[in-house]
Amino acid sequence: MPKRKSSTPPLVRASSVSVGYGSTIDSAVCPPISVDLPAGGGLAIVGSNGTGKSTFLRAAAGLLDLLSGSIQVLGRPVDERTQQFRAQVAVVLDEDSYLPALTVREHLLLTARGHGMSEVTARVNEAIEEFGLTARQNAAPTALSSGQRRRLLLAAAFVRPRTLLVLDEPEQRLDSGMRDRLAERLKLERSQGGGVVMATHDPVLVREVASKVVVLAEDEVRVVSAEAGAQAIEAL
Ligand SMILES: Nc1ncnc2c1ncn2[C@@H]1O[C@H](COP(=O)(O)OP(=O)(O)OP(=O)(O)O)[C@@H](O)[C@H]1O
Repeated sequence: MPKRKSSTPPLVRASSVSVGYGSTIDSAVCPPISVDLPAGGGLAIVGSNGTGKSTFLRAAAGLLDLLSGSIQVLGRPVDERTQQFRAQVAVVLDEDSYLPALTVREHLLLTARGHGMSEVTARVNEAIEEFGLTARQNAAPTALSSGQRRRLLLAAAFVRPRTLLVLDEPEQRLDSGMRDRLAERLKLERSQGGGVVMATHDPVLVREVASKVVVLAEDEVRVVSAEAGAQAIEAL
């Protein structure tokens, strides 16, 4: 009997995905999106303001129902209620989400422990250092600058387990030094086999981190190379 070919599913597979905020397909904010991302790949979603980048990411993170089509992560439909999905996918959206009563350090410890990580203190120390939060590690999030809060949310994604990072405009509010370090960190993530899906307006981040780019516009969706995607941002 011929051997059946075993095929590993892509890390992310979006098939004719329509997203929007109504209940019918007429409320889709952009044309349907189809794209695959292999393990260790970097997918950037780019386009003008309001073209649907964040909406697609919300759907990919399981926070918004699809109007049609499907999104799978490692061969399973996105479902953020499952423990497996939450363990695999670390999400940083374009909004501040923190517990005001916990300091920076406490947040990171809680996140790492909550996800069952070992050696949490060392891991948290490393993230605090990497994201330049050493001097503010005992401050409450409300006492941080907006860029420092962004650093905290990003650091929290790196102290927990993940196979896929979903990031909405991770460059936002970061100074240029931190943007460079973030690009390096995301490159490292990919080289270690982790996938990255990010919406961004930063052509440098696209060139450094993306292996593939979805360019969203009102009337068309294109899947292009990192260089073509970076140029698409520059042409907006
Ligand atoms: N909660 C919501 N309810 C209804 N419509 C929304 C909601 N959030 C966004 N929209 C609309 O959906 C469309 C896509 O918005 P989205 O936030 O996905 O754009 P974006 O590409 O991420 O934009 P930006 O570059 O400004 O971040 C926009 O027309 C926006 O006004």
